[in-house]
Amino acid sequence: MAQFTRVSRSVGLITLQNPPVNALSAVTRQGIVDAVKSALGDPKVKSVVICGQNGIFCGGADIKEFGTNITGPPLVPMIHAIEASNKPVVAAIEGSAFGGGLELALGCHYRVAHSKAKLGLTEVTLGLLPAAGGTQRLPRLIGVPAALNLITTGRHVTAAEALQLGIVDQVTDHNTVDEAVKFALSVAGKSLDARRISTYPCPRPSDVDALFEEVMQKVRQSARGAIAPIACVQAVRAAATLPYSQGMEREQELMATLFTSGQARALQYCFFAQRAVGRWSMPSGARWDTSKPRSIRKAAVIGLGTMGRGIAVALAQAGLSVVAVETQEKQFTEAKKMVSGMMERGAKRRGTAPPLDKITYSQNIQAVADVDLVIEAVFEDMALKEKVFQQLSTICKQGTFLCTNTSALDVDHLASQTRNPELVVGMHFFAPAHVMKLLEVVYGPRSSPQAVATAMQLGKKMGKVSVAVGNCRGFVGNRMLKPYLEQALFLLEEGATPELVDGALEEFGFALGVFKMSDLSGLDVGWKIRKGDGLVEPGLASGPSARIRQGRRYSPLGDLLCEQGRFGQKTGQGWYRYDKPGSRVARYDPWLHSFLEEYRTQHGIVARRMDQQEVLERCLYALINEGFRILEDGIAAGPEDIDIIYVFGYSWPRHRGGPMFYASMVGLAKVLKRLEHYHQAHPDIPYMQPCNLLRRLVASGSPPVHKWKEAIKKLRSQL
Ligand SMILES: CCCCCC/C=C/CC(=O)SCCNC(=O)CCNC(=O)[C@H](O)C(C)(C)COP(=O)(O)OP(=O)(O)OC[C@H]1O[C@@H](n2cnc3c(N)ncnc32)[C@H](O)[C@@H]1OP(=O)(O)O
Repeated sequence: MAQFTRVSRSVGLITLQNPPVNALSAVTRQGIVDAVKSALGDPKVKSVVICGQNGIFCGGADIKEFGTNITGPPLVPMIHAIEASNKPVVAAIEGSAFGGGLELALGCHYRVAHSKAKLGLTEVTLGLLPAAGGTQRLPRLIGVPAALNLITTGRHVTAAEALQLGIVDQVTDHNTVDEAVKFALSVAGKSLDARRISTYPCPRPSDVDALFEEVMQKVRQSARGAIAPIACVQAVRAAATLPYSQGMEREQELMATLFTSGQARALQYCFFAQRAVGRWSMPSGARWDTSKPRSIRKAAVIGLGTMGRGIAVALAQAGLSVVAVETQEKQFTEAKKMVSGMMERGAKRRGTAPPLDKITYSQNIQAVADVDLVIEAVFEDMALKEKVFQQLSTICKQGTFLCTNTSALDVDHLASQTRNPELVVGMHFFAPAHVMKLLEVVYGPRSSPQAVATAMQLGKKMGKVSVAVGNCRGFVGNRMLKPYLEQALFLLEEGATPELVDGALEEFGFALGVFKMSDLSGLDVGWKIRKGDGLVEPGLASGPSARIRQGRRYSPLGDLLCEQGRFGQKTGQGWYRYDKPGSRVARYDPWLHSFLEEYRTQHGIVARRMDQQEVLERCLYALINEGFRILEDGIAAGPEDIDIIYVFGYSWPRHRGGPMFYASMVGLAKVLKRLEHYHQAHPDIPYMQPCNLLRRLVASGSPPVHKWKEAIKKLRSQL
């Protein structure tokens, strides 16, 4: 709702009251319409201030209303009525003014913002465009290029930037409502002719066609198949080329298409899923709201390789004191230099001072004796990690949480090396750890709820999206990745090329296809793991048995490349050719293509033509099937956890909502049918066999994704 009061005798104060973010729900819109009517009808009121309660102006339209039968007064006429008022209306912006919230403020005649406020037309991140006049008013106010930047990215701007751009008229460090009331008193009775943004001419760039063509090209490239950014460009173009009323018609037309699109559903699902993963639960019944985290002031990182360095930087940037330990002299010296450089670059970007004094370095593990939490990031070798955990257990003070950054190894086994296994959890960061947003918090059967709560809270403090998951080989992300990577190799054996596979995946929306991504990560990483698992046999043996390892189909293609010293970008050769070691542009490599042909001949494989659909189905459905197994095993609490891991950690296109959401959009029955088909065609690939949970969900009528958790619980209780 919205409350109307009169303050300072002549200022009508309208306060949006819809916790937690004052979203513009039907009741709130009705409240605003009524309050505006009261303010304009009250002869004692000479000017009006609109604000939001509890320190936030407005989080925009109520996203929960989308996809329902929307009732109540529509936003557009409501904002027009405010703009048309002959009493000045001032928006008092505290906290956030996002989406429809900022559009409401743009309908006001003046805007006063608190210095800590953030503003943005964020609709594009939800698969929409600012359809309450935002695409028409913002370019009129700040010009076409700046408006395009804000609208196509959904970027948040600070109050200072908003002032510079001309979005707000005043920024204050004081009480925003008091300042806005003063402002409203000062403008009462003044002409509003020059204050109604919809009446402004839109500044027309000299060569409109060239500008929009260039922007459209850039947007298409970065959108990776998302349709909303394109529609945003089209709407702003309408502002630049048409009168306001026709521009509004175009805005509504474009919005109508986006509003019911699958992409909008996927992006809105991601919005809520990102928040849902914070409400974690463990199979023991422990939950986010009943488990108290301990506050962590001082942390240690053991091992300053690539991961350890990134983790140390992320901890220091979050304001923690960090003890960074590396026992190897060469790595120690190199790491100190690298970490300082990373912090300096980050600080420069943020315009702050680098937190160099937050980190102390040591070559002696004894230096961690007084820290509250340790993150072990030594080389991925169980024997080495066992030793580190045994040492930590005796060195650290009572109650120190011991975390491992392993990407796949058994967290519970490491816990068993310590005196207090309940204090052990996995904190699986993604490279580069100071940049990537995802953190998998891995609990073993003995991890205490407090240890999980503490790791989750620390992740949040570090700006990560943290997801709590159970302990199994590869946890959620890497466990699902394995069948995806293997399918890609099998496709190569059967006749595909890296270009075909990567092309299909990139067209689907991944930033990089699987082979380009492997070249970037380094092919030797997986090679070492496969060697450890006893899967690698040197040389190019022939015959079908050479491609069966441990009773199932295996492709030695990756091993053969590594034997040639082709480790990807870092060696200048992998699945592609690079101009020099470390170069990033992947080029077609004739050597690789003859190698594949030779390989097929040696193994008696006749290459066949395959299309993008087969590539997508085999790679993605294999990954999704493993996701269902993960849900079945209770390793992830729900599909949202898996989807957020994939969107934030594995560059799954957000506008496709994550793998489990995508499966629900494709239709579970179809995914099941295609998996059955591929399993029949490839009986030697056990993970292509559709998982029981998938079968049961299909048998129970393929419930929508938000009902899976409930359905899984019910199915479990029937077992
Ligand atoms: C044909 C229709 C025509 C419509 C024309 C007009 C179109 C307008 C489109 C829009 O306005 S779309 C919405 C645009 N708004 C946003 O993108 C903002 C989304 N929210 C946020 O970014 C953040 O929530 C926040 C406002 C910055 C606050 O962040 P904070 O970290 O403080 O809290 P959260 O945990 O994120 O949120 C708390 C709580 O509130 C729920 N919520 C947030 N925003 C909305 C919203 N706009 N609608 C509904 N619910 C919202 C959020 O889900 C959390 O709920 P939970 O249950 O606690 O998880």
